Amino acid sequence: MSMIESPSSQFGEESIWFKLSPLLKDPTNPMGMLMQMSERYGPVIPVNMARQRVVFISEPEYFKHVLVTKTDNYVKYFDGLIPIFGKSMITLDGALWQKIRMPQQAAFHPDMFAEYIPYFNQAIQAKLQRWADLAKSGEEIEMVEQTWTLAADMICKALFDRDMPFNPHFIFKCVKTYTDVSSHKEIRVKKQHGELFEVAGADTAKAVESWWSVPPAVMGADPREEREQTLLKMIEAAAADPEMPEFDHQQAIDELKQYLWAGTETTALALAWALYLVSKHPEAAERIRREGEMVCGDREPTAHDYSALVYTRAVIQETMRMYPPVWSLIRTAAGPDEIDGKKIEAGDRIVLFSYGAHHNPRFWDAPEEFRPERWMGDAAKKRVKYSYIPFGAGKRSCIGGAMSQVENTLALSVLLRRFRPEYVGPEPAPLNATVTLTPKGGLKFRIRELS
Ligand code: HEM
Repeated sequence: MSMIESPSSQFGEESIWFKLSPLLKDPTNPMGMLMQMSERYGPVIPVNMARQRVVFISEPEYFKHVLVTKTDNYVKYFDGLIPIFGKSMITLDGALWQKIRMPQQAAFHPDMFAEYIPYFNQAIQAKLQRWADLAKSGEEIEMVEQTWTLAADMICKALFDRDMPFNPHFIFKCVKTYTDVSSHKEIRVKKQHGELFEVAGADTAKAVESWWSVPPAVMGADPREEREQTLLKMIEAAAADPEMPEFDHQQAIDELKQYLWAGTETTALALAWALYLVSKHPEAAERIRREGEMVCGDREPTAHDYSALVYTRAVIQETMRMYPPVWSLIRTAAGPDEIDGKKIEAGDRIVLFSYGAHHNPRFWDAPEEFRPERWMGDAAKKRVKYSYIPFGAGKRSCIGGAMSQVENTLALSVLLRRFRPEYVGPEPAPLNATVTLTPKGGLKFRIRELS
């Protein structure tokens, strides 16, 4: 379990996501007010919010400034989420971040994807079976829960060589309870198991305890195939390496926490939003089916097929433009700076409003329209740099971004070949801007089996 070591001044502070909640209240589109603000007041807006200076940035060239050019002046911000991530690499900075990331990097090299694809396929097959039952019963389901359990299964099988040694539906609900930090009254510190920890109410504390039980269960479970080259093996080797005292057992536990959140929540949202969009655009669903039939015929997709699923991949990319699972990136300024003539002071919270750039008509024709073709052929090359950052940018960009596109492209292709998931919720699906961009109340679907 992680001990909090952040400066005590941060204890009891409200997290930035909670502070932003007055700006995210519009029930039809919580992104609306931030969109209007950036249109009216420009690309860099300093605002004093409850004793905290927050700077909203919505211009791609300033994304580059913060994430690439002056990245060392803008440190990661994770207050309120430490129970979910521990002190894993996603939360760290500087030399320690580099040391922790290095031994894990190889697991995400594109050369590894061909090895992972059979395991992704196995997880997709399990989901197909589940959906066949759901199609028979005709019951209403919540799609993010469906795609979360699929993403968790894929990660456990491909990266950890495990079958999920936990109930993914229960753990999904636990994590949801906690990561909706915008509904937290206040993140405060409590003693649990004799150690200090950030908690936000009794139910969330319980949810966190269940969450903490997952990494040890994964480590302790029997391997499926005793594979040599898995991410879990790399993490265990780093933890056992006397040359790397920083990478101890607790670090290994926290790295697993990180993957089981960062690799599931985001991937699941992207796939669920893609299914929502294709349910509203049956012609896109048909085109995905035809492409899958042409590329794969009756066999399971391979790494080579993934490259050929051009339209299906474009649907995933377009989905992440319209519904970026991580709708903003947060940093804290370590020292003074100036952006667009505005002074930045040490301690300022910087909100890089990716959703704003993804929906800005200066960078996209008809940004509110679902047009996967933008991602095909030469069209994609004309994009303004840093106007599309679903995986962040610079050295702290997502380690699993490319892998998630493989997972979601294959899943979308295979699931749609057999089923017609029908969105049955309110139109348009209401948004909830938590740490991620989630559908408020979930995405209700019925699964129909194609004849
Ligand atoms: C659609 C899927 C995904 C999206 C949209 C996404 C998004 C992101 C973003 C925006 C960041 C950067 C955050 C920042 O700069 O503050 C990030 C970092 C990260 N992501 Fe992802 N991610 C996805 C899938 C995955 C997967 C599949 C994994 C691993 C299994 C993963 C693991 C990580 C890790 C470990 C980091 C931290 C990297 C570092 O700081 O060095 N993500 N992700």
